[in-house]
Amino acid sequence: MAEGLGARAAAAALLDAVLGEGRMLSELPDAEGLAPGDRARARRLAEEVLRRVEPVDRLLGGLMRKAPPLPVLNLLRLAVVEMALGAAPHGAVNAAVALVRRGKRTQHLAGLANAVLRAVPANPVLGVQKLPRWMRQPMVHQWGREVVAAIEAVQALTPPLDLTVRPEAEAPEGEALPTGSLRLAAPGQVSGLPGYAAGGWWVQDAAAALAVRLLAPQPGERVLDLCAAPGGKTMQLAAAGARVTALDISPARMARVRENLARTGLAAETVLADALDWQPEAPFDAVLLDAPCSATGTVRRHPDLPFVKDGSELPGLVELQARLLDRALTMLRPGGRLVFATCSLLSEEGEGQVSAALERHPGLAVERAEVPGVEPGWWTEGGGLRLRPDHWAEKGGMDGFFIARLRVAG
Ligand SMILES: C[S@@+](CC[C@H](N)C(=O)[O-])C[C@H]1O[C@@H](n2cnc3c(N)ncnc32)[C@H](O)[C@@H]1O
Repeated sequence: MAEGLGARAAAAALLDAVLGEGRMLSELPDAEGLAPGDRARARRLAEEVLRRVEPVDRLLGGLMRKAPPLPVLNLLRLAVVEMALGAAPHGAVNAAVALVRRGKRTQHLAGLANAVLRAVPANPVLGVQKLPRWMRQPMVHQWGREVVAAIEAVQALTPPLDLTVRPEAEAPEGEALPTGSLRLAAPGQVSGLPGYAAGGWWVQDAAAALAVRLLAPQPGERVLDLCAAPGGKTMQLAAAGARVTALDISPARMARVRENLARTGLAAETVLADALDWQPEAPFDAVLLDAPCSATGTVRRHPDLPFVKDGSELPGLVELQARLLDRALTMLRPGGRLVFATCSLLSEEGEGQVSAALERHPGLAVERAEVPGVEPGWWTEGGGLRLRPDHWAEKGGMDGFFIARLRVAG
């Protein structure tokens, strides 16, 4: 196959599955027969297109009378995005036209693809893609249009890679963030980075890393990580010297917790169970509840999400979060603390959950604590941490999260 065609064909197939069948990239297998580098490139290319579908379609719409079938449209989108990211136009155009010509059902459109792509300016400037209405409207209500536009601007960019690094561990060169994470702008293959095999660091967004920093685990404390997989926060807790029980309902995801613990040489007891049924033998000093949620805070890393989800799961998730929170409180010793976290930008999965829990549980209190590097403006009036993608926008932003530390009566 000609240079780069394999990765591009695989990227277009991923786009067909996300945009045509509503499947998440994480559930899709890699194309067979591709070298690992090409597989990674295919995913990267598909993600770059998903960050820009709306502005690319606006540009292409001005060059065609009607949209071609999805497989052709996705190859056109791919070529435009490659050009916008600085690829040589002839390479991107020739590859797209060759792939259109290769498909039995699309070959008759090769001439059209060629004509349209040659009309695209060499370095097309693409605008910013808006979030879907179900995410956007509540965010506009909460923070206003300017903030939402700033969030969308960050989500249009390729996110940097953040690592949590253990003290003294071998790690790649990067920017030390004020909260302690290490940020890499253009990391390449993660398993090829210095120190990967030694296991002194793991990939974890800077915002995600703050949940455990707010919990502030102490050596020897018994801590329950109630929704643990794939284990980023379990590893932070274990690295701090806590005695950790990591629980999750998903066998496949729990296997990843075990793999992560094995690579990093960290220890935690793992429990495969439904948190709503499980009974601990003894109460814990602290519980971390990183609850399942809409994941609306992770769009910059999962740009497929706005195309696959429609918000219909939200009421069920909000109800599950409240039940998990109530259950988690029963697993604490008197005076124990619970950190509630969701990677959501929707207040009903964050601020709203905590205020409802305070009403249901007299004696429960929100506790603010000193967390190095956290800016004063990130704390809410209610005492939680509201983290948004536009925070540290100049450094590449961060995932959206809500995190609050709660204390039960002693
Ligand atoms: C946001 S993810 C957790 C991420 C994890 N804390 C980390 O930092 O790597 C939510 C997890 O909750 C788990 N989960 C969902 N419902 C659950 C339940 N009823 N009991 C236990 N785990 C559950 C999911 O399998 C998923 O792994």
